[in-house]
Amino acid sequence: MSEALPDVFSPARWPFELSQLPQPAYLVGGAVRDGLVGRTVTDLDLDFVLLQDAVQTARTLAKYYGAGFVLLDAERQIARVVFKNITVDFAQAEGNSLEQDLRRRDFTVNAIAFDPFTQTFIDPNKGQEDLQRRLIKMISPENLQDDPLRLLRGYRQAAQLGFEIEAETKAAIQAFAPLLSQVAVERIRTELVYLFNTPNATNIIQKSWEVGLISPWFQSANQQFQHLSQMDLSAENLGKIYPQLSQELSRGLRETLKISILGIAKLSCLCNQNLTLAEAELLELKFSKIELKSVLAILKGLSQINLLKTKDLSLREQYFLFQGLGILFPAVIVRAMAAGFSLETLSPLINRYLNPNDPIAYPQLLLTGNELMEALKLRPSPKIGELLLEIQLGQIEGKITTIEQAIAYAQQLL
Ligand SMILES: Nc1ccn([C@@H]2O[C@H](COP(=O)(O)OP(=O)(O)OP(=O)(O)O)[C@@H](O)[C@H]2O)c(=O)n1
Repeated sequence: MSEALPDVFSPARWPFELSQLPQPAYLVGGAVRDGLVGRTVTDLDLDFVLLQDAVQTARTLAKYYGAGFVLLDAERQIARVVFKNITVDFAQAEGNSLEQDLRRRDFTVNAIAFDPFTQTFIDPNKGQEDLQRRLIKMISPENLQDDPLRLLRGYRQAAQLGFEIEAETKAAIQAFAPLLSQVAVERIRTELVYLFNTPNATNIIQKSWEVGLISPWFQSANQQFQHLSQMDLSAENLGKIYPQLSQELSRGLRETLKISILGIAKLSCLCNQNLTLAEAELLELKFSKIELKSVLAILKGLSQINLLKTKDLSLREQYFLFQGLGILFPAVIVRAMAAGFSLETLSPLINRYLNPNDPIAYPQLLLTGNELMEALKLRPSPKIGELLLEIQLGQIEGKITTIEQAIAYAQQLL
């Protein structure tokens, strides 16, 4: 049997020797679930349940291998060992027996234990059957009430695994949905980001809104569901013609932020389309400043693109569009496509964006602020920035081509 098991069940692949663990020790949670369905993830995270000495085991392992050690919960005896590409958590079994510990978890598919010493599975809640039936099924309604984040986790994991939510579980989630507001918004936000980053999960996002899970934070989201549902298809169609844009959409907004550019575009669909109201919604969920600014830039960019319905954009308007968006340009294109704009209408803008020498998308300044100050004997002030902008616009519109003309133009404006 062990031969047929995926890597995660092979202790030889773990970043430590099995002999370093006290017996019994069990691998539990997402790694077991994902291993059994053959799902691979980028950040591998192994969760172990021990019947004793969980924190001490973690401390000893970290010291032995020179890995990081984090005490996560002294009272409940949970600690983390951080290896190079993998984190390993050790927790004392809740209720002091493996079976009781598994019974207190959220869903049956997350409550399967693997004993690495005997290479056997312990599955009192029949999680393996539900894995085969591709079902997210609660262990009990009380467990969902105990930690209402689990309500949203259920929808998120259904999206990531491509599973259905079992009927009674769905009814319980809907009934308990108002409890989610008791949970720290940071935890809710993390789940939402997973949902936005999961391809083809917009229908699940919509369903989770309909059962009342995310509607308290995004009250008017249903007005954009039609567009939200088209986002993945639009991104795919865009990628067929412009593969570079497709790659850019899947990149993280920042290295330190998990949300992708396509994810932030989906988030912008859920928000109120009014900038002030969208800002209030995102602040409520404690999204970071950069996430917030990005959503607002997308909404603004989309309203600029909407002008294309009635006219061509002037060079000045195009300049402000590119300046306002930067790396978010593909996000707005996908939103515009989802809203019904044809690629034909959008391609002149896309071609500018993809050409690093394009004077509108990537204008080169004829002179720097210092050079301008020197030429006109000006002191530093916000006025310098305004003059540089005017010079830039003059360049774009073809009124200025030399440094002398730029200086004369600025002089005239003064
Ligand atoms: N609110 C929660 C969070 C976690 N768990 C249990 O703790 C395990 C590990 O949790 P975590 O690492 O947060 O999530 P995973 O299920 O491992 O999966 P993912 O990485 O997709 O979040 C879960 O499988 C589940 O058994 C739970 O019952 N309730």
